[in-house]
Amino acid sequence: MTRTFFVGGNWKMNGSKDFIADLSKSFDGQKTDGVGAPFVYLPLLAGVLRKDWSLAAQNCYVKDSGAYTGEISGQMLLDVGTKWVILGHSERRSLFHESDEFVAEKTKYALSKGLKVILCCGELLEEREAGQTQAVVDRQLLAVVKSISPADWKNVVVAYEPVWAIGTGKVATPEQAQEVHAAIRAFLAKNISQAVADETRIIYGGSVTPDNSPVLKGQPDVDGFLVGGASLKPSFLDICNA
Ligand SMILES: O=C(CO)COP(=O)(O)O
Repeated sequence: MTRTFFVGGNWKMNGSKDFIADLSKSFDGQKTDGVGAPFVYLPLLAGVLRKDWSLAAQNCYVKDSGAYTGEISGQMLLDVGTKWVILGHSERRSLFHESDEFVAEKTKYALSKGLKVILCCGELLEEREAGQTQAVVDRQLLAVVKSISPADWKNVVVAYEPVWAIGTGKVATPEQAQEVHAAIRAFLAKNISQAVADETRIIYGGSVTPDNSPVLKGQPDVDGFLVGGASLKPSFLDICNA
């Protein structure tokens, strides 16, 4: 069983045409797995990045087209060359009130279109302090387990992103990350199969930097990173190449 290390970037609501022009110069000739840019910049990025780079969107809706003002479909993402979509990010869960069930519905839809999904999960600080970390993560994942087939999991990467570590500079310790990643893998084994548990990549997100990525990478169940703020800097490549 080998899991290929996966490093994705999540630009969130950042970037501009000038930024992309500058970044593409510093990324020239280098490779990473996924760049998660705002919708409007995906076609532009598709034109400037290396062909073996994958584009990721940060959300999608659950219909191909229709009267859903302001929404973007998985079909449209494919149309502009997007391969991945980040779903269930904590900012979408908290700011835009996305329920576990809605995230599961989006995951099912995106996979049915042929998109690959970076499925985010993670607990709030108060949930961790109340000893509820695993219960929260299990609840978030269980909704998806119920919605998609065991075979679908080959197109899912699970991103464990403790909310208290996102954008705060307070990265999880390698032991904290490993503990939750191992528990997620055990959850997948129990609720789907040992094969899915062995093959699914579980990546960590939350204040990852070039400095802390090597030690996190050393944990046996950390299969990559989803990088926010640091993915907006040329040194993102140091995380990709670590
Ligand atoms: O939310 C994240 C990635 O999806 C993590 O963000 P930061 O790396 O900025 O903490």
